[in-house]
Amino acid sequence: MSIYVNNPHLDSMKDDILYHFNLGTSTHDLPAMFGDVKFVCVGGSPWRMKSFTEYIAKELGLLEPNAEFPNICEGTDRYAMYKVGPVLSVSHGMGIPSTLIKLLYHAHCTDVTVVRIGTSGGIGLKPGIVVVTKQSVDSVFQPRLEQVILGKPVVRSTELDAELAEELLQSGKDLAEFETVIGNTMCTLDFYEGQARLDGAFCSYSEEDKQSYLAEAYAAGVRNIEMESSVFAAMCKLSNLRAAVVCVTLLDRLKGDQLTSSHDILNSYQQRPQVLVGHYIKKKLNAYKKS
Ligand SMILES: O=P(O)(O)O[C@H]1O[C@H](CO)[C@@H](O)[C@H]1O
Ligand SMILES: O=c1cc[nH]c(=O)[nH]1
Repeated sequence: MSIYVNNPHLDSMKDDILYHFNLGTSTHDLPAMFGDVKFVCVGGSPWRMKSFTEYIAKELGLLEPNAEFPNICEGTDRYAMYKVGPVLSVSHGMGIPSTLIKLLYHAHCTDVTVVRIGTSGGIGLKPGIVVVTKQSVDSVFQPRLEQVILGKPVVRSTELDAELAEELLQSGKDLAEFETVIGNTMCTLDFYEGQARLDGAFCSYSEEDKQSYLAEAYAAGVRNIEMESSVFAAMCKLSNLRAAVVCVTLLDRLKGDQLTSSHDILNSYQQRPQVLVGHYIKKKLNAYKKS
């Protein structure tokens, strides 16, 4: 399946400068650089995405002795991007660039699967549990993203690929290295009040209010909270991209708001979605080879 972009203005542009990546259609041969990409993994932290690149290279037998993975977006400090074989690994900070969709489109990529490998706050889950997102929901638990375009609200669906979510859940179960569950993910605009925290610069509600909101979320099937899944899901759906969200929980929000685990523990939790998605990619690529 091809990447779908819906913008008549693109056809009349001689060059497209993908400013945030420091790449462009006239300065770079995007089909040669990225045309073979089949899996795109995105996540907030540049360190995580570099470590995923090294991990997946090893898993796929593509790790050459003394291999270095240069940051393809080296000319800008906004994103880090690494490529190994058919896997592209991109950090997005907080928020997701739709530029990534244009990059895949300009590179003529086909049959691409995109997975966000992130961190989140869990609801009623032990820290370290990995959640595969069933539906990305907003702060009133609806599977939608409201975006303001030309001053008017436009609502977009945040539906994800159900089959892919089940396959990823199965990968987690096959691995049996940590617990993996499927559930709804609430996506917020803010880490503090947006996620019912009591430790932000501002807070206008009580502990009871917080607990009752999180209980409502849990009753609506929400098992974790993060900040990118809805825009990620909406953009992938609009572009015909098979997409999934796999996030580890760093804490149980019913028990607190501060991330009190040590750096080492948090880093080891962050690796779990990488291991799960790495296992899935390896399984898929082996199946392609056999067919
Ligand atoms: O770990 P990442 O992928 O950045 O995801 C989560 O962590 C950040 C907040 O700490 C937000 O971006 C949230 O979505
Ligand atoms: O509580 C958390 C932890 C990680 N990311 C979030 O968005 N929230």
